[in-house]
Amino acid sequence: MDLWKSIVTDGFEQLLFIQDRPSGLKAVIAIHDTTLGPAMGGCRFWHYGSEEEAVSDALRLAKGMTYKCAISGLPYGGGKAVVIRQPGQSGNEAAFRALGRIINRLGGLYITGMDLGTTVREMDWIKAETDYVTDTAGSLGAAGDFTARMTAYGVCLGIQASLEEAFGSDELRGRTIAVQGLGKVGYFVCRYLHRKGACLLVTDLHTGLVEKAVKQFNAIAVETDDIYRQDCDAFCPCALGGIINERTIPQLRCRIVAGAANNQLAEQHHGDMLHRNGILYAPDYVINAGGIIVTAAEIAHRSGEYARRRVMNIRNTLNSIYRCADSLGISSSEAANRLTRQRLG
Ligand SMILES: NC(=O)c1ccc[n+]([C@@H]2O[C@H](COP(=O)([O-])OP(=O)(O)OC[C@H]3O[C@@H](n4cnc5c(N)ncnc54)[C@H](O)[C@@H]3O)[C@@H](O)[C@H]2O)c1
Repeated sequence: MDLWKSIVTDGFEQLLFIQDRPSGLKAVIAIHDTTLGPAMGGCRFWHYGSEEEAVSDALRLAKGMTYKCAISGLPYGGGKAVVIRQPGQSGNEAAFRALGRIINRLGGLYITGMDLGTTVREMDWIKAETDYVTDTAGSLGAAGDFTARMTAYGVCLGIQASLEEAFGSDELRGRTIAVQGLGKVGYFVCRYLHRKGACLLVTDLHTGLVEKAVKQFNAIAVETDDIYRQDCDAFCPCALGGIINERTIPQLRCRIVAGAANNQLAEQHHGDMLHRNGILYAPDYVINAGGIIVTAAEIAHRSGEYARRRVMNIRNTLNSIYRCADSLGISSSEAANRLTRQRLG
Protein backbone atom coordinates (compact mmCIF):
# COMPACT_ATOMS: atom_id res chain seq x y z
CA MET A 1 0.00 0.00 0.00
CA ASP A 2 1.36 3.40 -0.95
CA LEU A 3 0.39 5.21 2.23
CA TRP A 4 1.47 8.72 1.28
CA LYS A 5 -0.23 8.42 -2.08
CA SER A 6 -3.58 7.56 -0.43
CA ILE A 7 -3.15 10.33 2.13
CA VAL A 8 -2.33 12.94 -0.51
CA THR A 9 -4.83 11.81 -3.17
CA ASP A 10 -7.75 11.58 -0.76
CA GLY A 11 -6.79 14.72 1.16
CA PHE A 12 -6.30 13.25 4.65
CA GLU A 13 -5.30 15.63 7.42
CA GLN A 14 -3.71 13.18 9.86
CA LEU A 15 -2.96 9.52 10.34
CA LEU A 16 -1.86 8.51 13.82
CA PHE A 17 -0.15 5.21 14.64
CA ILE A 18 -0.64 4.45 18.32
CA GLN A 19 1.17 2.07 20.59
CA ASP A 20 0.80 1.59 24.33
CA ARG A 21 3.27 -1.03 25.47
CA PRO A 22 1.88 -1.79 28.96
CA SER A 23 -1.62 -2.60 27.67
CA GLY A 24 -0.59 -3.97 24.26
CA LEU A 25 -2.70 -1.38 22.45
CA LYS A 26 -2.00 -1.09 18.74
CA ALA A 27 -4.29 1.32 16.96
CA VAL A 28 -4.68 3.78 14.14
CA ILE A 29 -6.69 6.98 14.09
CA ALA A 30 -7.41 8.49 10.68
CA ILE A 31 -8.63 12.07 10.49
CA HIS A 32 -9.85 12.80 7.01
CA ASP A 33 -11.31 16.30 6.82
CA THR A 34 -12.32 18.75 9.53
CA THR A 35 -13.51 21.58 7.24
CA LEU A 36 -17.04 21.37 8.63
CA GLY A 37 -16.14 20.50 12.23
CA PRO A 38 -14.40 17.93 14.45
CA ALA A 39 -13.86 14.52 12.91
CA MET A 40 -16.49 12.03 14.02
CA GLY A 41 -16.45 8.29 13.47
CA GLY A 42 -16.63 5.11 15.51
CA CYS A 43 -13.92 2.91 16.96
CA ARG A 44 -13.58 -0.48 15.29
CA PHE A 45 -12.00 -3.38 17.22
CA TRP A 46 -11.25 -5.95 14.60
CA HIS A 47 -8.87 -8.71 13.56
CA TYR A 48 -7.20 -7.96 10.21
CA GLY A 49 -5.23 -10.14 7.83
CA SER A 50 -2.43 -7.56 7.90
CA GLU A 51 -1.57 -4.20 9.43
CA GLU A 52 -1.94 -2.61 5.99
CA GLU A 53 -5.50 -3.88 5.83
CA ALA A 54 -6.24 -2.22 9.18
CA VAL A 55 -4.79 1.10 8.02
CA SER A 56 -6.65 1.09 4.72
CA ASP A 57 -9.89 0.25 6.55
CA ALA A 58 -9.37 3.26 8.84
CA LEU A 59 -8.64 5.54 5.86
CA ARG A 60 -11.60 4.33 3.81
CA LEU A 61 -14.02 4.59 6.72
CA ALA A 62 -12.80 8.03 7.84
CA LYS A 63 -13.30 9.42 4.34
CA GLY A 64 -16.77 7.88 4.23
CA MET A 65 -17.60 9.67 7.48
CA THR A 66 -16.60 13.04 6.00
CA TYR A 67 -19.00 12.46 3.11
CA LYS A 68 -21.78 11.18 5.37
CA CYS A 69 -21.59 14.18 7.72
CA ALA A 70 -21.31 16.70 4.88
CA ILE A 71 -24.26 15.44 2.83
CA SER A 72 -26.38 15.14 6.00
CA GLY A 73 -25.74 18.79 6.89
CA LEU A 74 -23.93 17.93 10.14
CA PRO A 75 -21.22 20.22 11.54
CA TYR A 76 -18.63 17.42 11.63
CA GLY A 77 -15.84 15.97 9.60
CA GLY A 78 -14.78 12.38 9.19
CA GLY A 79 -12.50 10.22 11.30
CA LYS A 80 -12.12 6.63 12.41
CA ALA A 81 -10.22 4.68 15.04
CA VAL A 82 -9.19 1.12 14.37
CA VAL A 83 -7.88 -0.96 17.26
CA ILE A 84 -6.07 -4.03 15.95
CA ARG A 85 -7.34 -7.19 17.59
CA GLN A 86 -5.07 -10.20 17.95
CA PRO A 87 -6.78 -13.57 17.30
CA GLY A 88 -8.73 -14.63 20.39
CA GLN A 89 -8.07 -11.33 22.15
CA SER A 90 -10.91 -9.53 23.86
CA GLY A 91 -11.02 -5.85 24.72
CA ASN A 92 -9.10 -4.87 27.82
CA GLU A 93 -9.75 -1.83 29.93
CA ALA A 94 -6.14 -0.63 30.02
CA ALA A 95 -5.91 -0.60 26.20
CA PHE A 96 -9.13 1.35 25.68
CA ARG A 97 -8.22 3.77 28.45
CA ALA A 98 -4.86 4.34 26.76
CA LEU A 99 -6.75 5.06 23.53
CA GLY A 100 -8.99 7.44 25.51
CA ARG A 101 -5.91 9.37 26.70
CA ILE A 102 -4.67 9.78 23.14
CA ILE A 103 -8.11 10.95 21.97
CA ASN A 104 -8.13 13.41 24.86
CA ARG A 105 -4.75 14.78 23.82
CA LEU A 106 -6.23 15.53 20.40
CA GLY A 107 -8.35 18.09 22.26
CA GLY A 108 -11.65 17.49 20.44
CA LEU A 109 -10.30 17.13 16.92
CA TYR A 110 -11.67 13.57 16.89
CA ILE A 111 -14.79 12.21 18.61
CA THR A 112 -15.19 8.44 18.81
CA GLY A 113 -18.12 6.08 19.30
CA MET A 114 -19.20 2.47 18.85
CA ASP A 115 -18.49 0.49 15.72
CA LEU A 116 -17.91 -3.14 14.74
CA GLY A 117 -16.41 -5.05 17.66
CA THR A 118 -16.96 -2.36 20.28
CA THR A 119 -19.81 -1.99 22.73
CA VAL A 120 -20.95 0.40 25.46
CA ARG A 121 -18.35 -1.24 27.73
CA GLU A 122 -15.39 -0.10 25.59
CA MET A 123 -16.94 3.38 25.23
CA ASP A 124 -17.25 3.62 29.03
CA TRP A 125 -13.55 2.73 29.38
CA ILE A 126 -12.65 5.48 26.91
CA LYS A 127 -14.98 7.85 28.74
CA ALA A 128 -12.90 7.35 31.91
CA GLU A 129 -10.15 9.33 30.14
CA THR A 130 -11.94 11.73 27.80
CA ASP A 131 -15.24 13.43 27.05
CA TYR A 132 -14.71 13.05 23.31
CA VAL A 133 -16.70 9.83 23.12
CA THR A 134 -20.35 8.92 22.47
CA ASP A 135 -22.48 5.77 22.91
CA THR A 136 -21.58 5.43 26.59
CA ALA A 137 -23.97 3.82 29.09
CA GLY A 138 -27.31 5.63 29.26
CA SER A 139 -26.59 7.83 26.24
CA LEU A 140 -29.17 8.54 23.53
CA GLY A 141 -27.50 6.30 20.95
CA ALA A 142 -26.88 3.35 23.26
CA ALA A 143 -30.35 3.15 24.79
CA GLY A 144 -32.74 0.56 23.35
CA ASP A 145 -30.99 0.09 20.01
CA PHE A 146 -31.97 3.68 19.15
CA THR A 147 -29.08 4.12 16.71
CA ALA A 148 -29.95 0.96 14.76
CA ARG A 149 -33.65 1.86 14.80
CA MET A 150 -32.97 5.33 13.40
CA THR A 151 -30.58 3.93 10.79
CA ALA A 152 -33.34 1.52 9.73
CA TYR A 153 -35.95 4.28 9.73
CA GLY A 154 -33.78 6.42 7.42
CA VAL A 155 -33.24 3.43 5.13
CA CYS A 156 -36.99 2.78 4.89
CA LEU A 157 -37.71 6.43 4.10
CA GLY A 158 -34.95 6.24 1.50
CA ILE A 159 -36.55 3.15 -0.04
CA GLN A 160 -39.82 5.08 -0.28
CA ALA A 161 -38.12 8.09 -1.89
CA SER A 162 -36.51 5.70 -4.37
CA LEU A 163 -39.82 3.96 -5.15
CA GLU A 164 -41.33 7.36 -5.86
CA GLU A 165 -38.45 8.26 -8.17
CA ALA A 166 -38.57 4.92 -9.99
CA PHE A 167 -42.31 4.21 -10.10
CA GLY A 168 -44.00 7.55 -9.35
CA SER A 169 -45.44 6.29 -6.03
CA ASP A 170 -43.88 5.67 -2.63
CA GLU A 171 -46.49 3.06 -1.68
CA LEU A 172 -44.88 0.01 -0.09
CA ARG A 173 -47.98 -2.19 -0.14
CA GLY A 174 -47.52 -4.88 -2.77
CA ARG A 175 -43.86 -4.04 -3.38
CA THR A 176 -41.26 -6.81 -3.04
CA ILE A 177 -38.04 -5.99 -1.20
CA ALA A 178 -35.06 -8.35 -0.89
CA VAL A 179 -33.19 -7.79 2.38
CA GLN A 180 -29.63 -9.07 2.81
CA GLY A 181 -28.65 -9.24 6.49
CA LEU A 182 -31.07 -9.43 9.39
CA GLY A 183 -28.88 -8.03 12.16
CA LYS A 184 -29.55 -4.94 14.24
CA VAL A 185 -30.52 -2.70 11.31
CA GLY A 186 -31.91 -5.34 8.91
CA TYR A 187 -34.38 -6.54 11.53
CA PHE A 188 -35.90 -3.08 12.05
CA VAL A 189 -35.96 -2.49 8.28
CA CYS A 190 -37.98 -5.69 7.82
CA ARG A 191 -40.34 -4.77 10.64
CA TYR A 192 -41.11 -1.35 9.11
CA LEU A 193 -41.52 -2.67 5.57
CA HIS A 194 -43.75 -5.54 6.73
CA ARG A 195 -45.98 -3.15 8.68
CA LYS A 196 -46.37 -1.02 5.54
CA GLY A 197 -47.47 -4.04 3.54
CA ALA A 198 -44.33 -4.94 1.57
CA CYS A 199 -43.48 -8.56 0.70
CA LEU A 200 -40.04 -9.56 1.98
CA LEU A 201 -37.38 -11.90 0.61
CA VAL A 202 -34.70 -12.36 3.25
CA THR A 203 -31.31 -13.90 3.80
CA ASP A 204 -28.67 -14.06 6.53
CA LEU A 205 -25.76 -16.32 7.43
CA HIS A 206 -27.58 -17.11 10.71
CA THR A 207 -30.51 -19.40 10.08
CA GLY A 208 -32.08 -18.40 13.41
CA LEU A 209 -32.46 -14.81 12.20
CA VAL A 210 -33.96 -15.99 8.91
CA GLU A 211 -36.45 -18.24 10.73
CA LYS A 212 -37.45 -15.32 12.97
CA ALA A 213 -38.12 -13.07 9.95
CA VAL A 214 -40.12 -15.80 8.20
CA LYS A 215 -42.25 -16.23 11.31
CA GLN A 216 -42.66 -12.58 12.33
CA PHE A 217 -42.87 -10.91 8.93
CA ASN A 218 -44.18 -13.65 6.67
CA ALA A 219 -40.91 -13.32 4.78
CA ILE A 220 -39.66 -15.78 2.17
CA ALA A 221 -36.23 -17.23 2.93
CA VAL A 222 -33.59 -17.14 0.18
CA GLU A 223 -30.13 -18.74 0.05
CA THR A 224 -27.36 -16.18 0.68
CA ASP A 225 -25.91 -16.41 -2.85
CA ASP A 226 -29.35 -16.24 -4.50
CA ILE A 227 -30.40 -12.90 -2.99
CA TYR A 228 -28.91 -10.91 -5.89
CA ARG A 229 -30.97 -12.64 -8.59
CA GLN A 230 -34.39 -12.24 -6.97
CA ASP A 231 -37.13 -10.59 -9.00
CA CYS A 232 -37.96 -7.66 -6.76
CA ASP A 233 -38.60 -3.91 -6.72
CA ALA A 234 -35.70 -3.11 -4.39
CA PHE A 235 -32.61 -4.89 -3.13
CA CYS A 236 -31.73 -3.74 0.38
CA PRO A 237 -28.17 -4.63 1.48
CA CYS A 238 -27.89 -4.61 5.28
CA ALA A 239 -24.86 -6.84 5.78
CA LEU A 240 -21.44 -6.33 4.20
CA GLY A 241 -19.82 -3.70 2.02
CA GLY A 242 -18.47 -4.32 -1.49
CA ILE A 243 -21.51 -6.37 -2.57
CA ILE A 244 -22.22 -4.24 -5.65
CA ASN A 245 -19.49 -5.39 -8.01
CA GLU A 246 -18.68 -6.89 -11.43
CA ARG A 247 -20.03 -10.28 -10.35
CA THR A 248 -23.28 -9.19 -8.73
CA ILE A 249 -24.44 -6.32 -10.98
CA PRO A 250 -25.24 -8.60 -13.95
CA GLN A 251 -27.33 -10.79 -11.62
CA LEU A 252 -29.50 -8.00 -10.22
CA ARG A 253 -33.17 -8.11 -11.22
CA CYS A 254 -34.32 -5.18 -9.14
CA ARG A 255 -35.19 -1.61 -10.08
CA ILE A 256 -33.60 -0.09 -6.94
CA VAL A 257 -30.63 -0.73 -4.65
CA ALA A 258 -31.21 0.96 -1.28
CA GLY A 259 -29.86 -0.34 2.01
CA ALA A 260 -27.91 0.24 5.20
CA ALA A 261 -24.56 -1.39 4.48
CA ASN A 262 -21.53 0.91 4.36
CA ASN A 263 -19.38 1.02 1.22
CA GLN A 264 -21.79 -1.00 -0.93
CA LEU A 265 -20.02 -0.18 -4.19
CA ALA A 266 -16.86 -2.27 -4.52
CA GLU A 267 -15.51 0.59 -6.65
CA GLN A 268 -16.90 4.02 -7.51
CA HIS A 269 -17.54 3.15 -11.16
CA HIS A 270 -20.02 0.47 -10.07
CA GLY A 271 -22.45 3.31 -9.31
CA ASP A 272 -22.29 4.30 -12.99
CA MET A 273 -22.66 0.68 -13.99
CA LEU A 274 -25.92 0.41 -12.01
CA HIS A 275 -27.12 3.60 -13.70
CA ARG A 276 -26.35 2.22 -17.16
CA ASN A 277 -28.27 -0.95 -16.25
CA GLY A 278 -31.34 1.11 -15.34
CA ILE A 279 -31.02 0.48 -11.59
CA LEU A 280 -31.59 3.41 -9.26
CA TYR A 281 -28.99 3.48 -6.48
CA ALA A 282 -29.59 5.27 -3.17
CA PRO A 283 -26.01 6.27 -2.20
CA ASP A 284 -25.16 4.38 0.99
CA TYR A 285 -23.67 7.27 2.93
CA VAL A 286 -26.86 9.26 2.37
CA ILE A 287 -29.48 6.64 3.14
CA ASN A 288 -27.68 5.10 6.15
CA ALA A 289 -26.91 8.38 7.96
CA GLY A 290 -29.52 7.78 10.68
CA GLY A 291 -26.88 6.50 13.10
CA ILE A 292 -24.57 9.48 12.75
CA ILE A 293 -27.53 11.85 13.03
CA VAL A 294 -28.33 10.27 16.42
CA THR A 295 -24.70 10.65 17.49
CA ALA A 296 -24.71 14.33 16.48
CA ALA A 297 -27.95 14.86 18.44
CA GLU A 298 -26.37 13.16 21.46
CA ILE A 299 -23.33 15.46 21.36
CA ALA A 300 -25.63 18.51 21.09
CA HIS A 301 -27.73 17.23 24.04
CA ARG A 302 -30.83 17.05 21.85
CA SER A 303 -33.77 14.67 22.28
CA GLY A 304 -34.58 11.44 20.48
CA GLU A 305 -37.54 13.17 18.84
CA TYR A 306 -35.20 15.86 17.47
CA ALA A 307 -32.97 13.11 16.02
CA ARG A 308 -35.98 11.39 14.46
CA ARG A 309 -37.03 14.61 12.71
CA ARG A 310 -33.50 15.06 11.37
CA VAL A 311 -33.54 11.47 10.09
CA MET A 312 -36.73 12.26 8.15
CA ASN A 313 -34.67 14.74 6.17
CA ILE A 314 -32.79 11.86 4.53
CA ARG A 315 -35.71 11.62 2.16
CA ASN A 316 -35.31 15.25 1.01
CA THR A 317 -31.56 14.79 0.61
CA LEU A 318 -32.11 11.76 -1.61
CA ASN A 319 -34.70 13.66 -3.65
CA SER A 320 -32.18 16.46 -4.30
CA ILE A 321 -29.60 13.89 -5.40
CA TYR A 322 -32.05 12.25 -7.78
CA ARG A 323 -33.04 15.69 -9.20
CA CYS A 324 -29.38 16.56 -9.70
CA ALA A 325 -28.65 13.19 -11.36
CA ASP A 326 -31.68 13.55 -13.67
CA SER A 327 -30.84 17.09 -14.72
CA LEU A 328 -27.18 16.36 -15.41
CA GLY A 329 -27.77 12.89 -16.86
CA ILE A 330 -25.32 11.31 -14.41
CA SER A 331 -25.58 8.44 -11.93
CA SER A 332 -26.99 9.08 -8.45
CA SER A 333 -23.66 8.04 -6.90
CA GLU A 334 -21.82 10.65 -8.97
CA ALA A 335 -24.48 13.27 -8.15
CA ALA A 336 -24.12 12.55 -4.41
CA ASN A 337 -20.33 12.84 -4.62
CA ARG A 338 -20.55 16.15 -6.50
CA LEU A 339 -23.05 17.65 -4.03
CA THR A 340 -20.89 16.51 -1.11
CA ARG A 341 -17.71 18.00 -2.59
CA GLN A 342 -19.56 21.29 -3.12
CA ARG A 343 -20.43 21.38 0.58
CA LEU A 344 -16.83 20.69 1.51
CA GLY A 345 -15.79 23.66 -0.63
N1 LIG B 1 -25.87 -0.15 13.21
C1 LIG B 1 -26.01 1.04 12.64
O1 LIG B 1 -26.63 1.96 13.19
C2 LIG B 1 -25.45 1.28 11.26
C3 LIG B 1 -25.35 2.60 10.79
C4 LIG B 1 -24.89 2.83 9.49
C5 LIG B 1 -24.49 1.75 8.71
N2 LIG B 1 -24.55 0.49 9.21
C6 LIG B 1 -24.13 -0.62 8.33
O2 LIG B 1 -25.25 -1.47 8.09
C7 LIG B 1 -24.82 -2.84 8.00
C8 LIG B 1 -25.56 -3.66 9.04
O3 LIG B 1 -25.28 -3.15 10.34
P1 LIG B 1 -25.82 -3.89 11.65
O4 LIG B 1 -25.53 -2.97 12.77
O5 LIG B 1 -27.21 -4.39 11.42
O6 LIG B 1 -24.82 -5.13 11.70
P2 LIG B 1 -25.05 -6.55 12.36
O7 LIG B 1 -23.70 -7.13 12.54
O8 LIG B 1 -25.98 -6.45 13.53
O9 LIG B 1 -25.86 -7.37 11.22
C9 LIG B 1 -25.28 -7.77 10.02
C10 LIG B 1 -25.97 -9.08 9.62
O10 LIG B 1 -25.53 -9.43 8.32
C11 LIG B 1 -25.38 -10.84 8.28
N3 LIG B 1 -24.48 -11.20 7.18
C12 LIG B 1 -23.13 -11.06 7.10
N4 LIG B 1 -22.69 -11.51 5.92
C13 LIG B 1 -23.77 -11.90 5.22
C14 LIG B 1 -23.96 -12.45 3.92
N5 LIG B 1 -22.95 -12.69 3.10
N6 LIG B 1 -25.22 -12.74 3.52
C15 LIG B 1 -26.26 -12.51 4.35
N7 LIG B 1 -26.14 -12.01 5.59
C16 LIG B 1 -24.91 -11.72 6.01
C17 LIG B 1 -24.82 -11.19 9.64
O11 LIG B 1 -25.04 -12.56 9.93
C18 LIG B 1 -25.62 -10.25 10.54
O12 LIG B 1 -26.82 -10.85 11.00
C19 LIG B 1 -23.30 -2.80 8.17
O13 LIG B 1 -22.70 -2.70 6.90
C20 LIG B 1 -23.06 -1.50 8.94
O14 LIG B 1 -21.76 -1.00 8.69
C21 LIG B 1 -25.03 0.22 10.44
